[in-house]
Order: sequence, then C-alpha cells, then structure tokens
Amino acid sequence: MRISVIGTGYVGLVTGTCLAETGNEVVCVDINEQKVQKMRNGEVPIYEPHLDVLFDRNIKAGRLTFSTSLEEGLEHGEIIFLALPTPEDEDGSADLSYVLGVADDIGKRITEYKVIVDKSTVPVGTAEKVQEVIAKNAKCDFDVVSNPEFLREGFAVDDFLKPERIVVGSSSQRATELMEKLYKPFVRSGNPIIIMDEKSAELTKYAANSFLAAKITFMNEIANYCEKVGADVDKVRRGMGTDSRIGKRFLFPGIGYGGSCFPKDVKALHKSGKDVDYDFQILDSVIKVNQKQKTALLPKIKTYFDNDLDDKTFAVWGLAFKPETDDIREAPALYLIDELLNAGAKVKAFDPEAMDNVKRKYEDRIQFSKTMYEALDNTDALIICTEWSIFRTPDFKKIKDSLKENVIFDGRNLYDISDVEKEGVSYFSIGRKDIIL
Ligand SMILES: NC(=O)c1ccc[n+]([C@@H]2O[C@H](COP(=O)([O-])OP(=O)(O)OC[C@H]3O[C@@H](n4cnc5c(N)ncnc54)[C@H](O)[C@@H]3O)[C@@H](O)[C@H]2O)c1
Ligand SMILES: O=c1ccn([C@@H]2O[C@H](COP(=O)(O)OP(=O)(O)O[C@H]3O[C@H](CO)[C@@H](O)[C@H](O)[C@H]3O)[C@@H](O)[C@H]2O)c(=O)[nH]1
Repeated sequence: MRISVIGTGYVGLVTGTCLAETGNEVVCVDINEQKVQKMRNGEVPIYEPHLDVLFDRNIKAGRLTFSTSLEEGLEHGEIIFLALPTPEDEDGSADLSYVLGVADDIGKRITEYKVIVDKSTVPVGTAEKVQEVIAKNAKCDFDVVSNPEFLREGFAVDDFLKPERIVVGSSSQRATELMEKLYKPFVRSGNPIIIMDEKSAELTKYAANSFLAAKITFMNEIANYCEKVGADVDKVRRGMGTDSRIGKRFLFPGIGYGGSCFPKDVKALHKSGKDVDYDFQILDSVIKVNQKQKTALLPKIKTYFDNDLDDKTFAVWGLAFKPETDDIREAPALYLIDELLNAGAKVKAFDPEAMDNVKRKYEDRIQFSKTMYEALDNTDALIICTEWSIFRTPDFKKIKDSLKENVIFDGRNLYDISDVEKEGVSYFSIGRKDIIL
C-alpha cells in the first residue's frame, strides 16, 4: 500500500519505518528541513534501539523516502498518518494546532479519496474536528480514523512490530477495511485489532496512560509511607505484584514518571474532564504527587549535608526520563538538577545517550563527563536518576575511592540493600531503609 506519515518524530519515524518493513511504500514528511536532510543521508535523527537496521534496509529497498513537502506526501499516500506533536497548552489541555493546521492544508489539497489517520494522542472529539476542518475545503471523499499509538520509547520498534493490540476508531467500513489490511501482518500472533468508534479510541489512549501513571504514583505513595513506618517497598512490590489481578509491571517506585507522554496526557485528560464539568479527582492527586516525587531525593540530600549544599558538587548518573532513550522531556533528573543548582551546588552529569540534548538546555551551567566514573572525580556524592543497565553493577571500590563523601542517593532503587551494606557505602533510596555508615 502507499502510505504517507506526516511528522517524523519518535512515533512517525517508527510508524513509517515499520510499515515499510512489511512491504508498503512509505513517504515520511517533516517540516524540519535539517531532520529530513539527515534522514535522506541515511541518519536516524533519534536514538531508538534497532530502528537503524530497519531504517537502513527499507531506504536501500526504496520503500522508505523522506520529504519536506506535504503536497508530495498527500499525492503519494492512500493512507495519511498524522504523527504530529500535541504538546501541553498553558491550561493543561492538548494543543491541537499542529493537527488542525495540517488538517486544514489537507482539505485544500486532496483530490482523491484518502484515509486520514490520527496517530497523535488527541482528546475525545478531535477526529470530529479534523473531519470538519478537512470538509471545509475538500473536493473529494475522505475518512478520518483514530488510531492511537501505544509504543514505548526504548522499545518502540518491538512494540510497533508486535503490538499487544491495535485500536482503530472508525465509523467508515471502507476505511476500516483498509486499516485491517494494513495492520494484518502485525497481528499474526493473535493479538487483536480492536475496532470501535472514534471517541472511544481517543479516550482509550488517555485512559491507558493515565491508569499506568496512577499505578506508578500509587506505588510511589506506598514507598513514601514505607519510609515513615520502616517497611521495604521492594518486598511489598513483590508481594503485591504476584497477584495476577495487580500484575508485576509498572509497580517500580522512584523519582516519578516523566517523558513526553504521561505528564502531558494525565493533565490533558484532567482538563478535558473540567471542560465537561467532571472533576477527575484521582488525576488531580496523581499530578500533584508526581510533581513532588520528582524531587523526593532532595530532602535526603539536604539532611545528609546539614542543609548546606553551597559549593558541594554532585555526580548525576542518568538524565533521560528513562533508560534506552535520549528523550529528556519532563525528565525527573532535570527537576532535581534545577533544585541542586538553586541551592548553590554544582553538578557533573553522565548519561549514555541524552547528554547532547541536556547540553542544549543547560549549556555550561553543569559539567558533562565522558564516562560514568569520570563524573565521580572531585564530587561529594553520587545521585542516580535513571536506571540505565550500565549503572546496575558498578565498581563500588571506584565509587568509594572517587567520592569525597562515601554516599549514594538512588532515585531508582538499583541496588539490593543487603549488597550495598556489604560494599560499605552510605545509601539512600526510595521506600527502603537508609544505610548510614
Ligand atoms: N513519543 C512517544 O513515545 C509517543 C507514543 C505514543 C503516542 N505519542 C503521541 O504521538 C504524537 C507525536 O509524538 P512524538 O513523540 O513522535 O513527537 P515528536 O516531537 O518526536 O515529533 C513530531 C514531529 O512532527 C514534526 N512536525 C511538526 N509540525 C509539522 C508539520 N506541520 N508538518 C510536518 N511535520 C511537522 C516535527 O518537526 C517533529 O519531527 C504526540 O501526540 C504524542 O503524544 C508519542
Ligand atoms: O514501574 C514503573 C514504570 C515506569 N516508570 C516511569 O514512567 C515513565 C514512563 O515510562 P514508560 O511507560 O516506559 O515510557 P514511555 O515511552 O513514556 O511510554 C508511555 O507513554 C507512551 C506515549 O503515550 C505510550 O505509548 C506507552 O504505552 C506508555 O508506556 C518513565 O519516567 C519511567 O521511569 C516508573 O517510575 N515506574
């Protein structure tokens, strides 16, 4: 099939590449000329494991091409995916200007039947709005379908190729059949394509993300309570997670959820509720608890250093909002770094993939290190913000030899308490007992 993808970010590029992998001819359109030039030169503009292999293979096979021209994209594709940003607006709602702006252009330009697929995360009623905007100018038939994306960054290719489910919101038989044909190769393992109305599809995405954000937040509250009463959240997590009704996943406490999705999507659903006079009380709490959780290590650090962080230097391992990505949007590490800088401290940071993005934001306000151990030189303490695999079995002797104060503040509970006890370092984590030498 001939497919066009408008917006070539994390979702658009993965969608375009994976659809080319199953034999479709895909044109990826992006407004960012530099990005398009990079992709034309064979360069993947984001860090996403395994994407490079598929990207390269499909470019060489002539199935994946790139353009800055929406017109070209619209001429090419019978199915047009919109994978455009829907960032948080000032009032917490999803900013639909990118989606509706492109919809307007589509209405003015299409000359034959197209299926316009909304892959961006958008509030209930957006498919209807897109339909209206296109219909203002369109001189041919078209259908608008809602097809929310559930991929996770860091596992995006795997998630797209082997989705647990594909949700298609459509009220058109013709469009539904085309979507089923397109996605057939991805559901061979028996996972379903769930067809529903557009509004339910739009809400499914927000409900899934908000539920997961609430699950994490619930565990963060349990962890905070563990600290007050001397229980161990790791043990509680294992005890709870073995109940299949609860499940083991997304129960890991830490310094809060971040990223380009959970924070904005929880806020957008909360705001959508307000718009129809519904008060999402759970979401209100989730937002507030998570905001505070991002700096949960700060009181521990301040107490350890007697409230005097002035001129202390902290090594920070992990800047990305989670491992296996270079994405720093709403990363808890950055909230903590801001607080440390405000308190007069200095920061030496290391992250395997996200340092370039952080450099653009912080410039020379913090130092960057080439290796995780270099970050420890002449620093007072180590803070861990992201659970990259390489931090999981560190050389504790090197850590002890380098740090001025022999102490680790771990926002992701990377180490077993009993193991750290044997290593002889002071250790503060989330929802577990402190080790104070
Ligand atoms: N990142 C994720 O893991 C993820 C997962 C599921 C859903 N989503 C949703 O998918 C949507 C896209 O997210 P993303 O992370 O891929 O965003 P992104 O910011 O990584 O990419 C968006 C791309 O759109 C391009 N763009 C902006 N305006 C354009 C225009 N007028 N024409 C063509 N291109 C244009 C930008 O240059 C950018 O390359 C959002 O609604 C997001 O909530 C994201
Ligand atoms: O037990 C857990 C699991 C996750 N997190 C944090 O939650 C955030 C989000 O993690 P994850 O869901 O793995 O990353 P995303 O790539 O943001 O993916 C989410 O957001 C995407 C965009 O909407 C959806 O498509 C995915 O299904 C959804 O998992 C990160 O900060 C994690 O550190 C925890 O604190 N504890």
